[in-house]
Amino acid sequence: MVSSAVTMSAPFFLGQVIDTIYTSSSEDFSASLRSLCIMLSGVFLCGGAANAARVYLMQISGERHRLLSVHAEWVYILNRCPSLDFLGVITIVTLMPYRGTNRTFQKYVTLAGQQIVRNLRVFLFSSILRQEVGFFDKTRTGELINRLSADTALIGRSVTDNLSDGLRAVAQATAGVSMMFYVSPSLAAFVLLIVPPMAGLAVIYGRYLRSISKRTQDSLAEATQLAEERISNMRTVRAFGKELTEVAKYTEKANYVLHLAKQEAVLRAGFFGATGLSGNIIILSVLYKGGLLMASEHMTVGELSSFLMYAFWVGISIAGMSSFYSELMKGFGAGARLWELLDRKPEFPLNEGIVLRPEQLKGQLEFQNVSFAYPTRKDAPIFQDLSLSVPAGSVMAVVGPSGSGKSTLVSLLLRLYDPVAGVITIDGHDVRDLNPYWLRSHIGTVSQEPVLFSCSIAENIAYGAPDSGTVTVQEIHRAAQIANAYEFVRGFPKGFDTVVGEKGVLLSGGQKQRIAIARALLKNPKILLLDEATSALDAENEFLVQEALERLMDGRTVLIIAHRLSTIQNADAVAVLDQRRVVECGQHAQLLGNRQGLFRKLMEKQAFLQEGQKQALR
Ligand SMILES: Nc1ncnc2c1ncn2[C@@H]1O[C@H](COP(=O)(O)OP(=O)(O)OP(=O)(O)O)[C@@H](O)[C@H]1O
Repeated sequence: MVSSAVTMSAPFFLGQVIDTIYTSSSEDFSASLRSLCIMLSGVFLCGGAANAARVYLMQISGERHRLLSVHAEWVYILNRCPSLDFLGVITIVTLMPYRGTNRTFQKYVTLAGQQIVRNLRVFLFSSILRQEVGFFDKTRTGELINRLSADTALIGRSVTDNLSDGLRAVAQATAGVSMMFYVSPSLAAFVLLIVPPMAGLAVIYGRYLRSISKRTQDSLAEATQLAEERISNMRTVRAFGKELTEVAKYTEKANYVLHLAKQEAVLRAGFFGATGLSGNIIILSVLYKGGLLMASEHMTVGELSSFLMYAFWVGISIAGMSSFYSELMKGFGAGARLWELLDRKPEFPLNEGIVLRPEQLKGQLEFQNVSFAYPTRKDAPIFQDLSLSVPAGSVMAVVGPSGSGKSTLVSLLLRLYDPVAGVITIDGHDVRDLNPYWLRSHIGTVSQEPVLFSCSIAENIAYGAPDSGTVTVQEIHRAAQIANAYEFVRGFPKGFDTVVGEKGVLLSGGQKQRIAIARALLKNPKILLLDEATSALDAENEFLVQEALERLMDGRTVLIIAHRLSTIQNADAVAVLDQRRVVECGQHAQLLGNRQGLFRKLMEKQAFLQEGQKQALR
């Protein structure tokens, strides 16, 4: 406000200087001129300082200004802002159009500039991580990454420098128009005839720009999605020799973004051309009409000069407002999807609202008449009326043809999805009534292809502990020893500090499995869900993994998707999945005795069946 006030006072004083030059007598001329110029220099100095402060404060609103007064309409928002500063309020006021589309946005605009971007990123990331697993089946990683980086950056641009420049332009235009009316009301009214058509043009322009910006961000997200998927699976791309095909696909996406950028350029060119032209028309009409007023002695030369300078400033401010408006519309466009994501409520909660955390857990698992279909394929049921009981402390091996739903059982127990009908209970409690954090803290998993994070081996093992920050080195080493991982880790030059690469690519399959077993050991869960590796490990590795698994299973309720005969033989019971339910369940020998049973047929087919076993079957 100070900066704009100074800028806008300049034409008035300069007009005074001109009138002084024209009208003063020679004695007092130089004295008046000197005092006017000194005063003007002081005013300009204040303006310069205010301008610098404006840019700095809008970027980093480190200073907290006490709010002096506020319009009643904002009271609701103000109550929700934990810490409120002057710039925060300006930001909220300017961004009020967002309000209609998204109420939660109010929370995020309490701080100016870069802090809004930081808040948006953090809230968006947290909202993404809260979503149910079914959401990630539908949404691709690349798109989410794009929302998190590109969309937030665009919104950031529209609310930082742009906001500050825009506010100044609005203040200057308002002050300029007021001063034009002060200097010459009739000339000002004449000039302002141009406003209604310009406002109409701006509305149409804003609408188109917003839609283009939304489409641009969507197609950018598609391009990022493609790039992310191909880069993270580079080995497959290389193995199939598809580098050029992938580049061509990416080029196609990038071309569409370029096409939209061209559309935007045409739109912007038209709008800015029109605003520039109308600015010049204003100046021309001021000269024409002002000249006539001067000739009829209704205006002095100083007044006309002041008016002309105000007209210039208003022209410049309108140009500034147009670009502010452009950026704001782009921000709205980019924001459309982002607000959706921020506001999305997960289908079932991550933690809040469910408080049941039983003190004692025995580990009795029960599926009662469970029916289930994945949310993305609702018409393809995986289970129908499936029932299965796993007594506490026992080992249940699950076998069945590929695609029969063995891994799905594990997902349901972890409550990654909810059954469509029926209930799953743990110690008699419906899993939907148990606090999800509590539930997952008592379940350990080791999957066929365990995923490790791209950090050190020690950090990957510590990830299993409820509070990975407090795990001691001894605990990590001990878990690694039980998991038969200690020796090979010590063999690496950097030992437990060895970084395993993205998804653990720098380790072999057997090594990854053993690290995952150590990670599960640190969690010390009551219930274990294991998916045995189907890929053949060499004899040495297989023995080590098997031994580690047996140690891990000791004293826990285990549901194991079994592929090895030894696992099946050692389990307390075997459940055979087929046709969307459990078709056989019992001890290994008992199931083998049923010559018509699916289990026996499966066993006969297994390539790993030992010769001795075949004889026993005969
Ligand atoms: N996230 C998902 N969304 C939709 N369908 C899925 C999803 N995951 C698995 N399916 C489908 O569910 C069915 C059961 O899959 P599941 O992975 O549970 O089988 P499985 O018995 O473990 O198979 P395998 O022995 O080959 O690993 C399959 O037809 C599969 O295509």
